Amino acid sequence: MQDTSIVLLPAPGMGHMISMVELGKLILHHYAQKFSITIIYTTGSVLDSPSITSYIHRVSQSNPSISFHPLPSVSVDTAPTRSLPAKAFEFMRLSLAKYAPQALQQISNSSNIRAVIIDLFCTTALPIAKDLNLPVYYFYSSGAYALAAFLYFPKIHDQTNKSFKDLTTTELHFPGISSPLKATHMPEPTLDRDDPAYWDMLYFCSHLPKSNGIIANTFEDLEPKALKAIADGVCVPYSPTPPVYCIGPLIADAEERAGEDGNECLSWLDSQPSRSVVFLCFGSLGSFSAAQVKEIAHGLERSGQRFFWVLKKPTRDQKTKHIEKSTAEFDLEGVLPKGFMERTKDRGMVVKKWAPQVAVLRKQAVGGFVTHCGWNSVLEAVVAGVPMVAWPLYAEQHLNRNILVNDMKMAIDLEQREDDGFVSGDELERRIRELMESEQGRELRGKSWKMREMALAALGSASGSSTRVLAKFVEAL
Ligand SMILES: O=c1ccn([C@@H]2O[C@H](COP(=O)(O)OP(=O)(O)O[C@H]3O[C@H](CO)[C@@H](O)[C@H](O)[C@H]3O)[C@@H](O)[C@H]2O)c(=O)[nH]1
Repeated sequence: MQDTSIVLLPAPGMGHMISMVELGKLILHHYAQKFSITIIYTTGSVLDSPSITSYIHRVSQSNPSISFHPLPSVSVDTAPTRSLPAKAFEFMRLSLAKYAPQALQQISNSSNIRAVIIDLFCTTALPIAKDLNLPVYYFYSSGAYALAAFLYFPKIHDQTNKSFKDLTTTELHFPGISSPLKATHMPEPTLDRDDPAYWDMLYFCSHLPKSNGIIANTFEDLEPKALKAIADGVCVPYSPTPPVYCIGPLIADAEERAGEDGNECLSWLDSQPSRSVVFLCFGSLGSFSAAQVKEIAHGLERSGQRFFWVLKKPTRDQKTKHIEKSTAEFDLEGVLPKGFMERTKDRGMVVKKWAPQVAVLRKQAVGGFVTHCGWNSVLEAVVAGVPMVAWPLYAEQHLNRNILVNDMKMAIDLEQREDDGFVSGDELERRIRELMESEQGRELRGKSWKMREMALAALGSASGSSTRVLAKFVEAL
């Protein structure tokens, strides 16, 4: 008898791969008797991470029902002036157009493919899979609010012929989202119409409704307004809305992730009083200029609070929002203000590059989280019941900030300089004190704790909303 499989297609980059693997594991956790999982992935992208091979090896070892199918690399002859997203999107288009048809064909020779689940950035594969009569679903790795905004993006596109970067402080309104978003806070690939990446994003977003459904890493109680707007059909301007399946929160398995080594910081946290430490971490790429690093240090020092700070190598230029994919070594003392480490050694810890964030957030000692509002970080804080200070840097993080602060009321806002997002040490100090010491901080903590209970309930055996929705999805297959 032929095996029945679900094919997953993540975009390049560790984060995308990890989210897809977690989705595959979730399906297998409940339906291992029904399906096997095959993950098709591109190789040779600028976004590939060197640690992906060892990660895949570990996943294959511990999950024999998940198999990996790499596509051969393609060479992309893009103009040097193209933006990084434009290059990455061009690469995916060529790679998937050339190799996805034969990969799907090959898998279907030995297996009955029930569905192909693709990342938003792999939209090229949607018509390919449809041509083979395979149902196609999207896996959207951010939240329902961001999904509502992306579904609505083609409508906003039609309302103006200007680039968002030129609309400066114009506010964009999205159905289901109570606070508007400044045009310049839209995700980078959509800022400039002269950038081919803008048109790629428009193509991706206008194809979302052409799928058989969208799986989202969220849960019903977390984002009810956005989910209602999507279900009411007001976010999709020109066609019916496909079903949205909220199966989250999916939290990555820390042990399978590459490069995790944080025993020292976990023991340090164990020795700190309950809810006394503020944790600062800015995702897989978020790094700051040398000047911003010094301001953060001043703010932490003056706040008088205990802290645990994950610091990446400062960016070469002074733009605070700069993202550098750097794993290079650097001297911690050299980038911090003189004597900072010595003066704060009894109440602070700074580590370079990486810490086991999921485990850190779950430590009793952690009482607050200064975050770049990446969606995985948000969900990890929600599941740990930790309130946040929102410091968005790039991608859809400004949108996540608006929602965290205004709708979910689980985070405190931080004032950023208009042109480059710079945050002064005084401002950081004030917000950290608010989070850790004030009545408002206590209220946020209470709200976060309630949301944690709802998150755990959503994942509960048969009756949890996300478990039920997953069953509905499997039924639809
Ligand atoms: O020192 C670190 C830094 C990060 N992480 C983990 O890395 C992941 C980071 O994910 P996320 O918070 O989503 O941030 P990004 O890596 O920046 O994620 C990209 O993808 C997300 C999901 O689509 C988007 O929401 C973000 O805006 C986008 O930047 C999380 O699981 C963290 O636990 C660690 O464990 N230790």
